[in-house]
Amino acid sequence: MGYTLAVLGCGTMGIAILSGVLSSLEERNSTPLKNPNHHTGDSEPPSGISTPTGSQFLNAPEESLPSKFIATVGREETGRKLKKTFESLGRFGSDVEIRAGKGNVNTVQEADVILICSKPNIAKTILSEPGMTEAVKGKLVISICAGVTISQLVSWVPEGTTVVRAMPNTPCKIREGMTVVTPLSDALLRTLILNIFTSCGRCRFLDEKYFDACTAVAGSGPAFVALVLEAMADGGVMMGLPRVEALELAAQTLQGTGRMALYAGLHPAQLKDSVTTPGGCTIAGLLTLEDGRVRSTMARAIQVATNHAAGLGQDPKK
Ligand SMILES: NC(=O)C1=CN([C@@H]2O[C@H](COP(=O)(O)OP(=O)(O)OC[C@H]3O[C@@H](n4cnc5c(N)ncnc54)[C@H](OP(=O)(O)O)[C@@H]3O)[C@@H](O)[C@H]2O)C=CC1
Ligand SMILES: O=C(O)[C@@H]1CCC=N1
Repeated sequence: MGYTLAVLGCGTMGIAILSGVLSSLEERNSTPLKNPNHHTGDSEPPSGISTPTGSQFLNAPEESLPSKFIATVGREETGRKLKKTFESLGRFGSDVEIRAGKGNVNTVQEADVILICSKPNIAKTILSEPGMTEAVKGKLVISICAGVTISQLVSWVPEGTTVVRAMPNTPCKIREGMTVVTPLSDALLRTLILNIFTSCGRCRFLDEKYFDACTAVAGSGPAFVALVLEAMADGGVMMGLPRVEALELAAQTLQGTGRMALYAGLHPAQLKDSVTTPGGCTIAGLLTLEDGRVRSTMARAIQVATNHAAGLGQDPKK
């Protein structure tokens, strides 16, 4: 028996996470084998644990994912677009119920797990809607809102409600995401959360004190990497490569290098040195990058984004 997942504020990230979960369900439905893309970082679910056995999550199998999905948005027009988006995702996508306008409280009433994917400044508004306190009591709330702290979230929900923060990223959409979740002691809920986010890519637990840095590196990271990707392709185009091929070469090169770091366990310095023939073209290019202070610029961008993330969802008057 499954459970119901509510995605409140289902925009870019809500769609990305639901797409990952839905295509995982689609894959599991078509093959009995375990999903090979099912990464867990160092956070494998404890063996022998199935899923929560509390009143809300009866007898779900170990690999269980939600069986019912409800997504809310602000405007009717957004709702219509969202319906089309999910319909294009096949059988499971068509099962997502979309509610626009005033559907948050009803949705939470009907759900077991609530994923808050709204803009950071809307989270409090949603959790303060009339009737929300009663609807959310005792449930699991997962907020992906950058900068919104657990202590803020706890102050907006009634006692007995479990609150965690998660920081996913846009590649969740193709099940290559990276999600960091704040630790929680309940092993059954940990498993449930891992099941959701490992169906979208990698997932690991990290203390909240690291969340602003995680937001910068993994949450904002796709934008930073896309800038590098575009610049590499532009350079290729400048030197006569057709645009499509230049982009393919650059994207596959970034992916391949990332996978060597992840799966072959190679340090970036080893990866760099192994390409760099003495007197060759790579060192010539590298020195130009060093002259342009690309390394410190990227590191400073993470620093600035981290500091900025800390202020999101906070009262600007304070
Ligand atoms: N974008 C990213 O890469 C990442 C974002 N995040 C975090 O995820 C959150 C969402 O970001 P993102 O997906 O980019 O934002 P989007 O603007 O794409 O999505 C927000 C959604 O919330 C809806 N919404 C607005 N008001 C309400 C309401 N009162 N009730 C229900 N839904 C409402 C909007 O609908 P409508 O447009 O109709 O108002 C929209 O669909 C943010 O908190 C951000 O910090 C975290 C990691 C990565
Ligand atoms: O830019 C932002 O604030 C959000 C958080 C991480 C990615 N996008």
